[in-house]
Amino acid sequence: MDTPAGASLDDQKQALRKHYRAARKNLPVAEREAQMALTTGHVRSWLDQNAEHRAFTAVLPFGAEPPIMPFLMQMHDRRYRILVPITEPERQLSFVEWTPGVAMERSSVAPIDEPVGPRVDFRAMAEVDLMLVPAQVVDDQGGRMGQGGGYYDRFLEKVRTLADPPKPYAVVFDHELVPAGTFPVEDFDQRVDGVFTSAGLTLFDR
Ligand SMILES: Nc1nc2c(c(=O)[nH]1)N(C=O)[C@@H](CNc1ccc(C(=O)N[C@@H](CCC(=O)O)C(=O)O)cc1)CN2
Ligand SMILES: Nc1ncnc2c1ncn2[C@@H]1O[C@H](COP(=O)(O)OP(=O)(O)OP(=O)(O)O)[C@@H](O)[C@H]1O
Repeated sequence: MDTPAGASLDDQKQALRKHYRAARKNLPVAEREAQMALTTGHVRSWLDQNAEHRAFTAVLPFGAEPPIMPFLMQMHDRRYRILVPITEPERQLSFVEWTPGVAMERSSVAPIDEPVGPRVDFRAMAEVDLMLVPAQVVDDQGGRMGQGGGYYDRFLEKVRTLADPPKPYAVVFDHELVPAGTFPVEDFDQRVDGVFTSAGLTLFDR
């Protein structure tokens, strides 16, 4: 993608976010759903083979984000515990358990609705098998660009202080796994250890 020479990193990232957001919107809904049926099949296999706690984190998709609600419903029926993020002041995240039909409430800090319920912080990740992390785009060294809040960067930094932290794996559409160098990765950007696409799980050596 072309970015103007001399643009600041923030400007470059904003232009790239715009580009990838538009690309998502241009993917027909049937294509988004077809990719995610395959992609979440790989997530389900991974969890069924590796989950000790039968618990994972995910996001409730908005806009053109990967449509994973059917997967979340299925995993809930299969008695997995599913934690989803709550946006807190100062770009911090807490997590709350999601169940189908749980009451939703507008976040105090972001224009999104989030489940109501008891909140836990990063320490609760000690009892989670996998963190499914949202991303707009991921590179083949685990570099990740999100929506720009820095929420997951701050959160993952803290999770990594735990004794035996669960791994963060991104879930993206196929065209969103790109070569390193496609977008800037800064020091504070937390890398993911793998990414699920319709082709399966790609792991990054780190
Ligand atoms: N589904 C989901 N939940 C998530 C995240 C995410 O990336 N995806 N986040 C990851 O860190 C945190 C929230 N991040 C947010 C980032 C931007 C906006 C926001 O201002 N959105 C605008 C425009 C976005 C759009 O609709 O396309 C808006 O809603 O008006 C809200 C929340 C926690 N929850
Ligand atoms: N660990 C951190 N501590 C303090 N500030 C941070 C930290 N990580 C990121 N930031 C700040 O957050 C801002 C947004 O970061 P970035 O553009 O990488 O977000 P993102 O990873 O795309 O978003 P998200 O994690 O919410 O999906 C940056 O301006 C950065 O300075």
